[in-house]
Parts: sequence; C-alpha cells; structure tokens
Amino acid sequence: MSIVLVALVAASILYALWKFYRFTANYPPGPFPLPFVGNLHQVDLGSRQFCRFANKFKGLYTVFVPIPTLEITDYSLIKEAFIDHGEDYVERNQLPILDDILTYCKNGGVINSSGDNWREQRRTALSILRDFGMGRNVMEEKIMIANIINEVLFGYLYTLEDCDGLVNFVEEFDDLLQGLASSYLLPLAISFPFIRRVPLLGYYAVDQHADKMRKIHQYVIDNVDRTLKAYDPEAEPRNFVHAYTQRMNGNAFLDQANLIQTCIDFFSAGQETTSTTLRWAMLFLADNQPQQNRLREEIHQTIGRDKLPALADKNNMLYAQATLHEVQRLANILRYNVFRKTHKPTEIAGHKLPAGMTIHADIHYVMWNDPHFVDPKEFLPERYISADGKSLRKDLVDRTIPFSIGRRSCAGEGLARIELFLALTATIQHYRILPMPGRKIDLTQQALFIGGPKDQELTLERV
Ligand code: HEM
Repeated sequence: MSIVLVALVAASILYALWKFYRFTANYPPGPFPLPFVGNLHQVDLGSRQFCRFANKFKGLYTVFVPIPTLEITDYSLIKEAFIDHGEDYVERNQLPILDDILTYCKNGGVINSSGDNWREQRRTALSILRDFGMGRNVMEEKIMIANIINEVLFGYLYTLEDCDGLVNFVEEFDDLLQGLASSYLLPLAISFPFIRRVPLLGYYAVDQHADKMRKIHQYVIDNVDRTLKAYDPEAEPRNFVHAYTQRMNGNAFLDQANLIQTCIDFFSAGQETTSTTLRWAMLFLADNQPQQNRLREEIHQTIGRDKLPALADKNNMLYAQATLHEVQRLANILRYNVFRKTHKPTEIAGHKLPAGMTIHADIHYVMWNDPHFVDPKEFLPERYISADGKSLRKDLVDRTIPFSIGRRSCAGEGLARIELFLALTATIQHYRILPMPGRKIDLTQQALFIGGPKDQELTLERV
C-alpha cells in the first residue's frame, strides 16, 4: 500500500515538474527557472532587477519572477517591439494584486490603463496640456516655477514656507515605490493570490503597500475636490481639472474616477523624475568644469547674460542639447521601465511570444551598456556632436531613451524636456556650480526605484 502511495506521490511530482517545464518551454530561453519561485532567487529586486543575465543571453530572455517576463536589453530589439510592432505591445499588464495596491479605479487614468480607455485618457490629457501651451511660451513662464505639475493640475502653487503637503507626497511616494520594487513577497503574492489572505504574510506582501497608496490617493482626491469647488462651466478653464470636467459632456470615457486617476498619474510621474534629473545635471557639471564652461559660453553667446532662456533658443544651442541628452543618459534615473504586455501572440527576433506576456524593455541597461556609447560611465556631451560639429549624432540620440519609445512612451516627455532645458540653461547662465572646497563629488547612483544621487552640498558662484 505504502509503495503504491509513494509511487503515486512521485508520479504526481514528476507530472507537475513535466507540466511546469513544458510551460516554461513556451517562452524565449533564459536562466533556468525552479518550480514555484522561477528565477526569483536569482534576481536582485530593489536594485537592478532583471538585466543580470544580459551578458549570457544576448538581447532578450525570459525571467520567471515567477510570472514569465521578457527582458529586452538591446536597443534594436526594443525598437522592433515598441515601434515596428508597437500595437502588439501597447497594453499594460493589469495584475489584480498590483491593481488593488496602485490604482484608484479599475483600468482608469493613463499609466496603468489599457484598450480604448487608455487611448481616450491619454489623448484627452495630452490635448489639455497642449491647450495650456505645452511647448509654447505660456508654459515657459509657468515652468520657471518649481511645482509646475501642481499648478497645471489644480491651479495653485505651493510657497517655500508652506509646502509640507507636497514634500510629504513626494516622500511617501518614494517610500512606496521602493517598498514595491524591493519586495520578494509581492511577486509571489501576484502569482499565488492566496498569500494575501494569510494573516501577517498578506499584510507584508500586499496590504502595507495598499495602505500607503491610499494615503497618496487621498492627497490627490482632496485637491481635485477643492479645485472642483471653484469650477464654473461657463468660464475658460484655468487648470487641468476644470478643462477635463468641461470635456466630460458627451464623452462616456471621461468621468470623475478617471479624472482622479489621471491626476494621480501625472502627479506621481511628474515630480520626482524631472527634479532628480536636474540634481544629477548639477553634479555632472560640478564634476566637469570644462563642459560646464562650454555650456555657459554657448548660453551667453546665444541668449546673453540677462534675458531668460526661452524654448525657441534651444534649436540654436547644439551643446545644450548634447548636454541634456548626456545628462539623461548618464543619470539614467529609472532603474525599471514601466512594464508592458503583449495583447496578442507576436514574434520578436524569431521567438514566438504568447498573448499576455509581461514585457520589460530595459532602457536603463541600454543607456549604460550599449556599445555605441564609448566609455559609457564618462560624462561626455561632446559624444553627441557629429564630426563636422554642426549637428547631433542621430545614432546616439536614438539610443538615448529615458522616456522609452513608441506609442506608449512617457506622456510627459514634452513637458519634462522643456523643464530640463529651461531650468538647466537659466541656472548655468547665472551660476558656476562647484564642488565644496576639498571635497569630491560622489556620483554613485542610489539603488532605488528612481535612482537619485546621494545628498551632497555644492558651491554656487554668481557669474
Ligand atoms: C525626466 C523625466 C521623466 C522620465 C525619465 C520619464 C520616463 C517615463 C517612462 C520610461 C515611462 C514608461 C513608458 C513606457 O511604458 O514605454 C513613462 C510613462 C509616463 N510618464 Fe513619464 N517620465 C518623466 C517625466 C514625466 C512627467 C513630467 C510627466 C507628467 C507631467 C510624466 C507622465 C507620464 C505618464 C502619464 C506616463 C504613462 C504613459 C502611458 O502609459 O501612456 N512623466 N515616463
């Protein structure tokens, strides 16, 4: 009897293993996965997630974390997927547990929605931003003030003395992202949802993050409510909330829940990203005086010493453009790209991919490892300037992809690029940035979701 039982158990285990490895064989090859945990034990969550195997499997491979995720580490393959076959990869992977933690409404807003609702929310948001003059002079004046997103969305600015709400938001959001990115329990709970119902384990895996996100949601909900109190349907809209509300008439996709989710998305995606990039810019330029001097010379020659930089100046400033590309490439702030999903069976580099596969296009890996960037850890804006000194090198600009690429790339790219250009040129126009006397600049990137520099002081000299 016991021999039969042992044989039965052994047969079941063998069958389960056979099924598991037959399942994994449906995906492009990658590091050998174990049942249940896949490759979770091999990846360094919270730091550099999936690119660990990039040297072994050139260009792309599957990591099971434990859900099968395609890691793409080569620019041409990211382009093949997101541009040449863009429509196949345009969806987000709406995993129920992550949705529970992150989203205010199901399939709402811009960042995490899919299908027709995503198309309509993104189209509406970009159209409102364009109406407010993104890329035109109106926006330039506003951008010179730090909390631009707050003003665009809700129509008011924080003052330096009274910005606790904003600072709390940013800190709490950072904390949440870091917690999500470094948790080993969360990916397990995503694949095995029963974990959420296990006392204590469920709290650490899922509910602690959901609690933090609810507080962040509340901040935005309060702001939307406050802004709506001043809404006048007859008046020209002066902020995003009013403009969106005006467009609700006759458009079934536009409702209160999507408005709040879109504000949450723009608020959370638009703060820390740009300011962290600017912090890096200051450090790179403090550490590289010849480059800083060359940038300042170009600013003084093109704009002068007194006039504020305007977006129209950018086209005449090759070195500033090169500097901005190099800052974004070397700062490389997003240690993870936002995940996508194949929404129908497709192919990449001759490998078949099933519908519903999670896709991670590793823009972070490309910007620090693509062989087109010689000495990739050096700050060399000159690398972007063509041999005749008259234009930018298209091959390098194309591979500099901090905003990702394709139809689902960053919806705030236009705004962020204006912010970065104006803030950087206005600062260097008037100040020389120097290390503190006797100290070296520390350019180590912190292993956080948004990879900022370590806090350090700099010297500013008026020029
Ligand atoms: C230096 C600054 C920024 C960087 C490096 C950055 C980077 C990114 C990246 C890599 C994505 C994912 C794209 C993809 O899935 O392929 C993204 C998405 C997004 N970003 Fe940004 N971003 C920045 C600033 C901003 C700003 C200022 C805003 C808003 C005002 C913003 C709003 C968004 C939104 C709404 C999405 C979701 C787009 C969609 O799913 O359709 N970002 N961003």
